[in-house]
Amino acid sequence: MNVNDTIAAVATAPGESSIAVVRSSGQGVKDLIRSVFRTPSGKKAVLPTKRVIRYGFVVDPVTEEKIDECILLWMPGTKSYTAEDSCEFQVHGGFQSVNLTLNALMRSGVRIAEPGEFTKRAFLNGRIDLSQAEAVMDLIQSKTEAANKAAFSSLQGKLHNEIIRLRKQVLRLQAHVEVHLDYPEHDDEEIALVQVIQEGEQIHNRIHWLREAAVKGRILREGIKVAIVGKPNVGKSSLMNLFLGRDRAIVTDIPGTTRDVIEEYISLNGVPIKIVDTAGIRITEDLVERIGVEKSHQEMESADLILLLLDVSRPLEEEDFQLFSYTQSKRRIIVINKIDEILQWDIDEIGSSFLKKEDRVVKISIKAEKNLNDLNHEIVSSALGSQQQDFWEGALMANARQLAWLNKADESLQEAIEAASFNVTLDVIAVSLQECYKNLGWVIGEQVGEDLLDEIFSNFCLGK
Ligand SMILES: Nc1nc2c(c(=O)[nH]1)N(C=O)[C@@H](CNc1ccc(C(=O)N[C@@H](CCC(=O)O)C(=O)O)cc1)CN2
Ligand SMILES: Nc1nc2c(ncn2[C@@H]2O[C@H](COP(=O)(O)OP(=O)(O)OP(=O)(O)O)[C@@H](O)[C@H]2O)c(=O)[nH]1
Ligand SMILES: [Mg+2]
Repeated sequence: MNVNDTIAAVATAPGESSIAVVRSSGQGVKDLIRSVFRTPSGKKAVLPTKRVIRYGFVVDPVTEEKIDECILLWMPGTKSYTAEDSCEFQVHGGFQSVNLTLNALMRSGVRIAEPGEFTKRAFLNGRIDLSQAEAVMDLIQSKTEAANKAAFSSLQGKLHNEIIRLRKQVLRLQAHVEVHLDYPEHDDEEIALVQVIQEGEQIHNRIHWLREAAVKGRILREGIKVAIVGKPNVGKSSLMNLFLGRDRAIVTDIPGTTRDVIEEYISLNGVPIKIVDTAGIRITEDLVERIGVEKSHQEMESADLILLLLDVSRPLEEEDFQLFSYTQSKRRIIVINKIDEILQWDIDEIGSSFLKKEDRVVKISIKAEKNLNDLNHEIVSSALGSQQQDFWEGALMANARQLAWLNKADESLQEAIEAASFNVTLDVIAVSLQECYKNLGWVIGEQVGEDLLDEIFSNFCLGK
C-alpha cells in the first residue's frame, strides 16, 4: 500500500440517499480535479491555497461528457482530514451517480482506498495518534449515547493527553535516577530510591485510574453479552422480541421453534447489551434442532450474564434442572415467566443445590407485561455491579490492545518500585522505568509497525 498514491472512495452508505460523497486524498488530487471537474461555464476550477467549495459538474476525463452535477470541496494539505491535499465530490445519491463518479476518478489514475486508509494517513501524517484513529471507528460503531460520548472524548485526545502526561512523569523520574548513575556523588542514593517509590506510586495510581476508565470504555465498546437460555417454549424468543420492541424472532407455542442463535444490540439505561436468543435446550432427534442446541451451549459459555428462563405454568422438568447445572458457574438471573397463568410450582421447590446465593430471581409475565422493569433493573445492576450512578462518567473508549499496553506499563512500573524497595541498584530501576515509558508509547501507537497498522485499519469501514 503506497502512501504516495492518490486514493478515492465513497464515504457515504450505498443506496438511495439524497446526496453521496466521493472523497479523494493524496498528491494527485489537484490534477484529479483538473481532469474530472468543470465549472458551470465548462472551465477548469482555479484552486486557491485555502479550502473552498465550488459548484459544477463531474465529467468523463476523456470525453468531457457531464456525469453529474456536484458540489466540490477542495481542502489543500495540511488543512484536511488526512492532512494531505484532499477533495470531496458531493453528487446525487443512488448507485449510478456514485459509481460513474468513482469510475471517472479511477480513469484519472487514482486508486480505490483500502478500508480505513484515509484515517491511516491522518495518523501517518501526524494529525492524530493511534488512540484517536481507533476512536474514529469506535465513534462510528458506538451503539449507545454513552459509548458515543466516550469515543468522542478519545477522538478529542483525552487518552492521548493522559498518556503524554504520564510519560512526562515517568521521564522525569527516569532522569532523576540517571543523574545518580552518572554522578553518584550528586547526593544520597537513598533519597533517589525513596523518590522512585513515592513518585512511582503516584504514577501507578494514575495508570490504575486510567485503566478503570478504559475497562468501562471496553464495556461500552463491546457491549455486555446477555444470553437467554431455557428449555423449549418457556418464552425466550418472546423476551427477545420484547427487548427489541419488534417481532425479530419467531414465536409459536410449538416447542423447538428457535433453531439458530439470534443476536441483536439493545440499550438498557445506556448500557449496550448484546442480547442473544438461543434454541430451547432439550435432547432431540431432530438434526437441525440438535445443532441449534449445541450452539446454545456455546453461547452460554461465552455470555457475561445468563437469563435462565423458566415456565411457571408447567411443572419443572429434568431439562430445567440440567440448565441450572450447566450455568452454575455463570453470573445469572433466574427469570420465572408466565406468572399470568396458574402457578404450578414455587421458587422454594428449587433446591439449594441448584440455586446459588448470588443468583437473582425475578418473576415476570411477558404476555401480561408484568414486572418487566424489575427485570431490566436486575440486568443493569448485575452488569454494572453496585456503582450504577454515573457509572459511565469519565469512561474512556479503549480497546483490548490499549488495555494490554496499559497493563504492561503498570507491570514495568511495579518492577521499578519493587526494585527500589529492595535496594536493587539504580541501573536496574532505570531499565524498568524506560520499559514503562515505552509501553505507554504503544498505547498511542508510537513506533508502531506496518503489520499492526494494517490489522487495525483493515477493520475500518470503506471510505473512512
Ligand atoms: N464532509 C466531511 N464531513 C466530515 C468529515 C469529512 O472528512 N468530510 N470528517 C471526517 O471524516 C469529520 C470531520 N473531521 C475532520 C477533521 C479534521 C479536518 C481538518 O481539516 N483538520 C485540519 C484543519 C483544522 C482547522 O481548520 O482548524 C487540521 O487539523 O489541521 C477535517 C475534518 C466529520 N465530518
Ligand atoms: N401465558 C403466557 N404465555 C407466554 C408468555 N410468554 C411467552 N408465552 C407463550 O409461550 C409460547 C412459547 O414462546 P416462545 O417465545 O416461542 O418460546 P421459546 O422459549 O423461544 O421456545 P423455543 O424457541 O421453542 O425454545 C408462545 O405461545 C408464547 O406466546 C407469558 O408471559 N405468559
Ligand atoms: Mg424461541
